[in-house]
Amino acid sequence: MSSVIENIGIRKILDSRGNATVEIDITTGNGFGRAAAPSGASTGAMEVVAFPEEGIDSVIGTFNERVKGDLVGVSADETVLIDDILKEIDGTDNLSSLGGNVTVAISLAAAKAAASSFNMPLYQFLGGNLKNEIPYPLGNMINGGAHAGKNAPDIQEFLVVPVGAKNITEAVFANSSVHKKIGELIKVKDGQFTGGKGDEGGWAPNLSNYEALEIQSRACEEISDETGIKVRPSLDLAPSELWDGSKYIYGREGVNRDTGEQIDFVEEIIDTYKMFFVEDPLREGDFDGFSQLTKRVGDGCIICGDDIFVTNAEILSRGIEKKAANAIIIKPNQIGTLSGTYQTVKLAKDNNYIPVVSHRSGETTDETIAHLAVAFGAPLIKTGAIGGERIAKLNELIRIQEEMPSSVMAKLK
Ligand SMILES: O=C(O)[C@@H](CO)OP(=O)(O)O
Ligand SMILES: [Mg+2]
Repeated sequence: MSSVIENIGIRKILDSRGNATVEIDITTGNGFGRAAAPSGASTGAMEVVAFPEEGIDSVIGTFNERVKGDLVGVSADETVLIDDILKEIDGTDNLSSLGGNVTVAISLAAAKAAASSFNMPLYQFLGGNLKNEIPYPLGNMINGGAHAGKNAPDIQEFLVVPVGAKNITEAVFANSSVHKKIGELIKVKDGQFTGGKGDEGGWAPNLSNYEALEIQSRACEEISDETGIKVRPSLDLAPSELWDGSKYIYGREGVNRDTGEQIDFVEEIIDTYKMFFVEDPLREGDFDGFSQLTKRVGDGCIICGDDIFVTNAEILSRGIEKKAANAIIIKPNQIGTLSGTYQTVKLAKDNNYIPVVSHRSGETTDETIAHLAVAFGAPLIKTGAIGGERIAKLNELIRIQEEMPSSVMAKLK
């Protein structure tokens, strides 16, 4: 059984926004792995750079001379070594020479090729034989902010979690029922609604933040009653996109909020709508604002950092010190390697931060993050509710559940 890399190929493919991204194929003596990189629209400033300035075609052009030769002959299961080689070839702190999307796709494709060489699913190769917890899906219901058009809410993501689901099949179907119900409720509210959707498959309606919150909350209640599966509302505010340097500009609402007002606003929403999970309540960099909010509401609500931590262990350790949050979004392409991603997950778990494995708004049908969430023991995965590039991950979780007879849903706090 050889896991030694024999060949590596790169190609330019489409992402769900119609933009270019890369896909990597790795062949070993005995296996094959393929992985594609996603892209964000509301990216954190401290993320690694997705593609070099010269563009995606340039790195594809130089891939053979810069990367291939150094990796052929290395064992695909040597994740840390492979990532070190990539970082050395790149030579920058933010992977701007090769591009974090290129390095992450190589890193993940190598792990998949290794798993395949040992004839194992990726979650088992990375997580071990005893892993049997399936994450709950955070499904995206309404898109606003940078993921939708002008009249959509300022808040970027209105999400739900089917906390009462007994298995992943119940969970993903509960989420899709809420998605349908929200579509109906939006049509009742706005006869002109054309059924448009945003980048992540959530509806993109002409609604204010509060109108969207009301509809989200009502749909959760109705579907919980109809199915007997408790579904709870959640949010990603992504407010770095609203911050003008001194205040948050809620353009749709015509309201500005300073940091104190933003904290009060989020606290009020959490209390009123019994939010289960709130991501990025404040802009990136505002560790103090995060800790104030977490102190006030962190016992009853998951306060999760995305743009503020960018899957970076060093930045997360600052957050841990400041008690900024109690959860962290894990996006492999924010840090550019699988080993870097794992380092951050480990630090999070060691410090009681919940790791939430996440898609990007620009995705492909790559299903790898479903395996990562299981392997890392992440209790939540954020990967949309409908749409081909989103269901690729959800349907993969259904398959993982099926092949793991002892599987249980992860423990939520
Ligand atoms: O903010 C986010 O959490 C993500 C994914 O939902 O969006 P993007 O990929 O645009 O950063
Ligand atoms: Mg986010």
